[in-house]
Amino acid sequence: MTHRDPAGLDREDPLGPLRERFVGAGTDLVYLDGNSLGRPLAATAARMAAFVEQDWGTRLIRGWDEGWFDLPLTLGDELGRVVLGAGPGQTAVGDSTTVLLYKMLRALVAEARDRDPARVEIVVDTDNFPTDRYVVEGVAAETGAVVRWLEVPTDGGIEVEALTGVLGPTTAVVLASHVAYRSGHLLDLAALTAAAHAAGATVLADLCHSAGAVEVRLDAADVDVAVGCTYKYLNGGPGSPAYVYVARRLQERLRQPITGWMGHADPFAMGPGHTPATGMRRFLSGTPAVLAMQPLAATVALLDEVGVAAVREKSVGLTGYAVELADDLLAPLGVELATPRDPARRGGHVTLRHPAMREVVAALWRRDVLPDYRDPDGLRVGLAPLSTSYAEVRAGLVAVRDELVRVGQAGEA
Ligand SMILES: Cc1ncc(COP(=O)(O)O)c(C=O)c1O
Ligand SMILES: Nc1c(O)cccc1C(=O)C[C@H](N)C(=O)O
Repeated sequence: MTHRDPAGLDREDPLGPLRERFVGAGTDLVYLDGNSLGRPLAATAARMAAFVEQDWGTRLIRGWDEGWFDLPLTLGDELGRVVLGAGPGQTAVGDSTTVLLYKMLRALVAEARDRDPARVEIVVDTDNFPTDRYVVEGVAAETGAVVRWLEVPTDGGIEVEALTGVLGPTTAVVLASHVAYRSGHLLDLAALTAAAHAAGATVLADLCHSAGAVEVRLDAADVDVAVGCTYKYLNGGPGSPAYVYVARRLQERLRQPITGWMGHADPFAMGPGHTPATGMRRFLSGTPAVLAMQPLAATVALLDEVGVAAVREKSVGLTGYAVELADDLLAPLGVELATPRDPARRGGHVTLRHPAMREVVAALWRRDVLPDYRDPDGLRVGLAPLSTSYAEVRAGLVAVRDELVRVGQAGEA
């Protein structure tokens, strides 16, 4: 089957005009790495300048009382409402994903042990993102918890049936990524949570590769705790702060280990001893990164305008088109799809396997075509629904084909 014309798809795309709102989207550069670092919104540049000139420049220290102090919680609520399917008072912005994974894993391990000292196992899959696996190992070493590895293939993800086999009376916490960073496999978060709860365990979900590309319904899925970054589909910029969701029913039971003054019930009393604040504030630690939250605020406002359902629809359209192009242009060259074909089971990126992909990606970067490479042999096509066009996807995959042919010819010569 030959692939569809991207011009028609772009014309019919209701989100197509949004592309113009991103810095640099008008150039010929082909950007297929929005699942690693999203493009900046032009509105972000204006917002940052206005923040420096007005908020910071004129309000100075008064800014803390005029909104900055509460920004992790107010922006968290907006992010929760617009992107995460979370009711108010359950989301906070701050720290990095790694730090939040550490804080929340420590809190959940302690909570499980408080309920039942036999619950000592942290379940995590062998193909979870490195920082997740490393934090699990670190927390286990610190607390005496035991790591229970769930084997998953590099071109797959967690299947809830397989998970059920490792859950039991000793399980404390299950850590799982909603969308697998390598394969793009989309987890059924509600089913995973139901299985974990049935076994008496809690769930810590990593939303880095899902928020802003797929619909996340944390309240409806009954998730306990979730964390995620904001520099991918949420266009927060390099190193932008992460976020944490804690289901209201659990908040007062959880104690996180970085007991800084910003999580205190009354930080400016500056008194002796740490009394945790009530609600989400107790999960904060130090001074919030107010400046670095501005780009995220701009994207959340845009997502509120368009709605995450439309974003997911475009994401399915883009990933479906990437699969169609791969079948047409790349399968004849031996490329295999590592991402599920069923759109209901895949997130916002598509991974294509071939032994030459490392070399192909290096060559593509030299010609301003930017996907990324992940071992063992995967080229990841990251498709940002707000800023990627169908024409860009086609240009990218045509370039992949050309480089594969060139590498093949060089190999024969
Ligand atoms: C699933 C997942 N978790 C965590 C991270 C990284 O966390 P941090 O922002 O703390 O480096 C990433 C990407 O870098 C990721 O893909
Ligand atoms: N956070 C990153 C960074 O600081 C440098 C390079 C890449 C990243 C990424 O986000 C990688 C990404 N999470 C991945 O899925 O591979």
